[in-house]
Amino acid sequence: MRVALDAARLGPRGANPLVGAVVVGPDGGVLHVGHHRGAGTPHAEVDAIRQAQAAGTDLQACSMVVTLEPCNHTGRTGPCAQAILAAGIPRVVHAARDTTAASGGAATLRAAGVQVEDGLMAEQATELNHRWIMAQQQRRPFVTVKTAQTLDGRIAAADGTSQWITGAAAREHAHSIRARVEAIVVGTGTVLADDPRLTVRHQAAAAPDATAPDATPDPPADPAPLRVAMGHRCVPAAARMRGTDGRFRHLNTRDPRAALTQLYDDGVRHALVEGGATVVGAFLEADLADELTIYQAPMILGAGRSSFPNLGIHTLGQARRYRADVSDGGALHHLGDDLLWHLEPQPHTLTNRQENH
Ligand SMILES: NC(=O)C1=CN([C@@H]2O[C@H](COP(=O)(O)OP(=O)(O)OC[C@H]3O[C@@H](n4cnc5c(N)ncnc54)[C@H](OP(=O)(O)O)[C@@H]3O)[C@@H](O)[C@H]2O)C=CC1
Ligand SMILES: Nc1c(N[C@@H]2O[C@H](COP(=O)(O)O)[C@@H](O)[C@H]2O)[nH]c(=O)[nH]c1=O
Repeated sequence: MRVALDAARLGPRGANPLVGAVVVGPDGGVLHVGHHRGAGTPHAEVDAIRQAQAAGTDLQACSMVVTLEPCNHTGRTGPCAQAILAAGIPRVVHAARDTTAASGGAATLRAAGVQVEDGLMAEQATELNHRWIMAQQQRRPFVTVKTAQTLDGRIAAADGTSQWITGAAAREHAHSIRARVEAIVVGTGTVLADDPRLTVRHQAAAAPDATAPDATPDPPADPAPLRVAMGHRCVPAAARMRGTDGRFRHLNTRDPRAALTQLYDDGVRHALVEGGATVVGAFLEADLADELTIYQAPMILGAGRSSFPNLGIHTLGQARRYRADVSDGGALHHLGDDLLWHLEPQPHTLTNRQENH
């Protein structure tokens, strides 16, 4: 299960949980290791089964160890319980139980005569996806927040100019994040200041994922992510984000939770909040930022828009604390001259903050 958990951490966060799966041979040895690479790609079990089949492994003599109860439903991919049955695997050990609409895989497998054991390292598996589970329970999209900032934490100069703070490699990476999501959210302030396009203009967007030979590529650009403006002011008729494909939305609200509810009702399960500072601050304040991608350029502005304003923090004890996000390549990446910090909230940030008030 430790191997499966390590494999799960290789995947990206988003609409789906991180999941790893291992095919274990009759002698208990690890034969094949699979993981999920994000919404629309094969689940971890299917990834591991395909590897085993390609290698000619006799799956009827093997067990499968997986970090989450195999799913029982057809979403963008088929049910893993059926894939396991079709492969003839006689024994499954899973960690966490699936509490979503996809649950029931263990019962399906047991009913078909598969030996199923659950609960092994369930606490670690649940912790790995704790923000995703929270989003599911709250019936809202998983939220990735992105900012591009200077060394002194500015996302725009004093005159409001901000294009570009980060260099080409960081911006290319930011497009790869856009390619994963179903909605890109900005405030009306950013709409009026930047007239952003909010389209996916990522080299790999149109091409299969070369790092995942067994995976059906995520179809990120079809449909394109919704381009969402949040706030009371009107979005100009000529705004570039309106586009012509019907993927523009104006959410006439300043309430991040209400915005997420509307997006969820629109089918969005992973949203990227790109700014500006006011809107990002509102998502952080409401504890609705599940994953942070902070691009930092070696540049100082000295004045201008702070990345995270209005958080009501007056003393160190009230600080919002984050930790390295172990998924998707880990916490720190060099992108040209820039750095990417990939972070997640400390599990009990909100509780600590409330205790300090
Ligand atoms: N470097 C970067 O990564 C980025 C930089 N930028 C820069 O940031 C600047 C814009 O930032 P900012 O002015 O903060 O604009 P925002 O994009 O955050 O929009 C703020 C506006 O959104 C509305 N709004 C929505 N939700 C809330 C809320 N919870 N609380 C208050 N108002 C809300 C309000 O307008 P209304 O009256 O309509 O309700 C508010 O004035 C620009 O200079 C832009 O270039 C922007 C994005 C990314
Ligand atoms: N300034 C800044 C960013 N700004 C973000 O990109 C938006 C413009 O999107 P588009 O019109 O689609 O290219 C802008 O409104 C803001 O949300 N992003 C970055 O990666 N680096 C940067 O330095």
